[in-house]
Parts: sequence; C-alpha cells; structure tokens
Amino acid sequence: MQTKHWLRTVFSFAAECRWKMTTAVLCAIFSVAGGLLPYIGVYQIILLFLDGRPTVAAIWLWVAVCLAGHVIKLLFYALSTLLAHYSAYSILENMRLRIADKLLKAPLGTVLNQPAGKLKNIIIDRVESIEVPLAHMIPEGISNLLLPLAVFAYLMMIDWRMALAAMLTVPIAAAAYAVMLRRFNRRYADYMAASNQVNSVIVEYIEGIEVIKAFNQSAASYEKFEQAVESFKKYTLNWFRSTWKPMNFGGSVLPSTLLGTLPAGMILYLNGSLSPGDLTMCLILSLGIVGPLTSFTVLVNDAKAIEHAVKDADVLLKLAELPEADKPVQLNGFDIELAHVNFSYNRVGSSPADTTENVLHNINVKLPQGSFTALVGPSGGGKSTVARLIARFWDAGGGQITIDGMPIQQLPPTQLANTISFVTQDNFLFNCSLRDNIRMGNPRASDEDVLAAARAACCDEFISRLEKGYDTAAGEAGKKLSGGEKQRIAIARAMLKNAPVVILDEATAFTDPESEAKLQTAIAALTKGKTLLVIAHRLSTIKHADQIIVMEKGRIAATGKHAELLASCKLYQAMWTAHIGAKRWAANQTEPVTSEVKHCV
Ligand SMILES: Nc1ncnc2c1ncn2[C@@H]1O[C@H](COP(=O)(O)OP(=O)(O)OP(=O)(O)O)[C@@H](O)[C@H]1O
Repeated sequence: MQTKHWLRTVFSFAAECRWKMTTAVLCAIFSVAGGLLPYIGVYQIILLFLDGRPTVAAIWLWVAVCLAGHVIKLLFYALSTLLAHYSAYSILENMRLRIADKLLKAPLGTVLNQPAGKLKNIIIDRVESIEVPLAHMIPEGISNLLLPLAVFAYLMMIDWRMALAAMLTVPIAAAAYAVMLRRFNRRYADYMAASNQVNSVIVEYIEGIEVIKAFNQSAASYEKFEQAVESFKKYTLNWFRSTWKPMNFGGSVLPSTLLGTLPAGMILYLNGSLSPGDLTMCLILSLGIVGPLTSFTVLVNDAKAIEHAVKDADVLLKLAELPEADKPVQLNGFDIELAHVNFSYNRVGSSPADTTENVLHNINVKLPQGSFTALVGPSGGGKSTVARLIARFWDAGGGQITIDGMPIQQLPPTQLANTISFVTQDNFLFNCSLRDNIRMGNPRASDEDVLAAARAACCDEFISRLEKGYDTAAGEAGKKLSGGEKQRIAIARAMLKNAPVVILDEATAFTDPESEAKLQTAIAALTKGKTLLVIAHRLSTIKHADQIIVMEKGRIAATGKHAELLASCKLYQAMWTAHIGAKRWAANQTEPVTSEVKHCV
C-alpha cells in the first residue's frame, strides 16, 4: 500500500512526460532483447563446432549476430537512459512547481512558520535526490529484472532441469535479502531523521553564524554541530552494521549459480541426457543471470530514497489551502471592520473549543476609510496577529473581518493583495536591481514613476550614492544598505503599489534617530489619504492617530485618542511614561535628536 502511494504521487507529476517514460520502458525492453542475442550467437557457434560443421561464413554470421545484439543493447539502453533522465527532470520540475504553487495558496502565516532551511532542503535537495534513482530505475530496473527472466526462459527451452539448477542459490539469497530488507526498512526512517537533523543544524549554524560570533557561542554551537554530525555517523554505521551481514551473505551466494548448474550438468552429461553443447551453453547462461539480479537489489535502496524524498515533499504538497474566491467584488470604500474575532495559532482556521488557546479574544475594531489607527500594547498582546489576519495570512477562527462590509474571504487573493500594503520590519530585497525591487510594487510602473516613489520615500539620495545607482543589484547593495535604508526601499515599493489600505507593522522599529525623520517623511507620503493601521512601540510616532487601541493578552484594553488614554488608561500611561523616559535616556546618550518626530504619519 505504502509503496503504491509514493509511486502514485511520483507518477501524478508525470502527465506530460508519459510518452517519454513509455518509450524509455520500451527501449529498455529492446535493450534486454538485444542483450540476449550474443547468448544465442555463442550457443550457435558452440553447436557448429560440436557438430563438426563450422564454416567461416556461418561463424561470421553468428559473430555478426552477437555484435548486432550488443550494439542494439547499448543503443537502446542509452536511449532509455536519456528518456528516463528527461522524464525524471520533468517530474522534478512539476513537483517543484506544484510545491511553489502550494506555498502561494497555503495561508501565508503557515508558510512563514516553516523554517527556511527546511523548505530549501525539501524543495532543492530532497526533490533533487529523486532524480538519479528515478532515472535509473526505468532502464536498469527493467533490464535487471527482465534479462534474468529472459535468460531463465531460454535456459528452460534448452533444458528445464538445468534452468532449475541455475535457480538453486536464488531462494537462499532471497531469504538473506529479505532479512536485510526488513532491517534496512526499520533503520531507514531513523537514518533519514538523522540526515534531516544534521541538515537543519548545519543550516542553523550557517544562518546564525553572526549571532554565534557576536555572543561568543562558537564553542557551544560547534559542539551542537559536532554532536549532530557524530549522531548522523552513528545512525549511518548502525544502519550499515545491521544490514551488512545478510547483504554480503546474499551477495556472495546469489552469483554462485555454478553451485547448482555444474554438478547437475555433469550428472546429466554423464548419464547422456545433456549434450556437451547444451551443457556449455547452460553454464554460460547461468553465469549471465547473476549480474543483473545482483544489480537489481541495489535498486531497493533507490526506491527507498525516492519514497522518503516523496514523503518529505508530500508534507508541503498536502498543506491546507486557504479557500479562494475567484471573482473580484465591487468595493465602494475601504472601511475595515473586525467583529468578534477570535484566533488560535494552534487551531488555525477553526474556532477552538478550548478558548484558553486563543491569542485573540473577541476583537471588535472599526478602521474607517482614510483614518489612522494605532495598535499599541505590551509584547505578545496580539497586535501583529490582528494585522496579519486583516491581510489574511490566516483566516480568523471565529468572527468576521470585512472591507466595505465584504468578508475578506470573498475577495480573490490578488484583489486583497492589491487592496492592502503590508510593510514590516523584515524588508526583503530580491536579487535584482534596486530599480526592479521598487518596481515590484507595480510591475507596469515606468522608470519615472519608480524614481518619483524613490524620491518620496527618501531613497533617491542614498541610491544615487551607489556606483551603479538604481541598477545596483540588491545582493551587492544589501551589504551597503542600513536597516533604515532597506525599509525606505520597501516603503517606495509600497508607494508604487498605491494600495488604499496600509498596514505598518513595527516599520520604524530598527531606525536610528537620525534616519527616523526621513523614514517618517517616507511613511507620511505613503499613507496620505489611506486607511492606515500602525503597530508601534514608539508611542511618539502614533500620538496623533485618530484612534489608539491598547491591546493586552489578546484583548482590547482601551480605545481612544492619545490625550483620552493618558487620562483614562493606566496601561497606556505606564507605556507613555516608559517611552518618554527611554527617549530622554536616548537623547542623553547621543547628540541632540535632530528631528523630533513632528507629524508622524
Ligand atoms: N507564528 C506564530 N505561531 C504561533 N504563535 C504565535 C505566532 N506568532 C505569534 N504567536 C503568539 O501569539 C501571541 C501574540 O503574538 P503577536 O506577535 O500578535 O503579539 P504582538 O503584540 O504583536 O507582540 P510584539 O509586540 O512582541 O510583536 C504571542 O503569545 C505569540 O507568542
């Protein structure tokens, strides 16, 4: 059942290369047939000599048959291998495309929750590991199985007793291989788990090398790295140790077909029931069975490798998708409303029976079109979760989120994405020019539009300083750009997109006082006239908001304007006092702050 399952998964990606696979199989069969011809030719030559009538012409004829057989075998084998590789790469391509498509359709939050190392490992390495075994299973699997069967059939035609004698070692070797396979299967899952573990530790080690060095964790991290590599070695050796005895026993018994054919052949020859020609041919044929059968056992390993890689890919392929509407809806305004919204990360998409799991409890919020709303509150209070639910990273477990009265689920993903600009502190730059990175906000934007957005977001000045200006590749520029500069590029991108709703999640978190003014100017330009939701820890940046919502432990603790909350909400008062204290402390630590945030957004 299990085997069928992963094979079915593999072949579900083979739709467009089915004819290539079929041709690869046919070529493999022709190759096997070609491989039989030399046996027939040799047999005939032996018969010619034993019958005492060898002529040069007859010998050449059979030599030509042998050669032709060999050429056919090689030619069709090469063709089969070529087509099998083409098919395997088509399957790989389709698998990767399907995974990428699935990542787009799954809730964004679910995708972001997956470690990048794991995704890379599955999409690149695990999927790639299918190619070689898959490509080789078709030509080699078929010929290694069919050739011994054909040779056996030929032996049967010559002398059935010799055919059976040639099979003497097969049941003994099969029993040994069965034991080996049982152990192999039992340990293979452990081996793969150890391999995944060592992979993720290596990725973590490399990705975190900056933190490791900064916090002097080299020794501890190296130890973890070493342990993972050591444990991988242990699993691998245990695995080999548990299988090598039966494997070697089977491997040494299986090729010894002469154990059966030699004594049986001698007896039959001596009692006159087997001619010398047939005896010789049977001995040659029995040796011909061995090679392919032994190689066939190697394919078991290949099949297991594919099974495990497919299982890993399946984890992504089976990610639940967000239900998507396909027809755009008419929106006449951009009021946003959250009504009785609950949410739990543990039970994404469903309303948990156990409400203690909820990170949001009965959230009711209205963001009128064109207004500026701020979400503030202690860490872990649920501010980012609210923002992500509005952008539909996940669907709320309970309650409803609407734009202009329309549940956001009824907006096709592209319409929702065009409606909302989400700017966070993680400003990813793609590996293309800075110009194209900004243009990503609106692929149809002209160079002039890109420039205008960059100017409005205060990017122009630092981009122009770069040697290649807007044509600088982001990878090259990335190292030279500060966190604040990258944020401004992200803001320019969002400006070009010009969505009517803007969500800023801690967009100014990492900014130093000097570049904060520039960032604020950029944000002011981005958010002008938009429905704006800002999550901020620096309360001075949101003090002019139309409404400030104070969140604590997944609930709304208070709502009001800055002055109202200062007068009525103890939590807000405490946060404001702490913020002002921190600002004074920062001002004392540095030069006078050049640009007090005048008019945040
Ligand atoms: N991707 C996630 N998976 C599981 N739990 C999460 C995830 N993101 C946040 N949480 C949990 O949900 C709760 C609310 O987190 P959220 O990030 O919304 O709070 P926040 O108010 O934005 O915090 P901060 O100000 O520190 O960013 C926290 O308990 C957090 O641990």
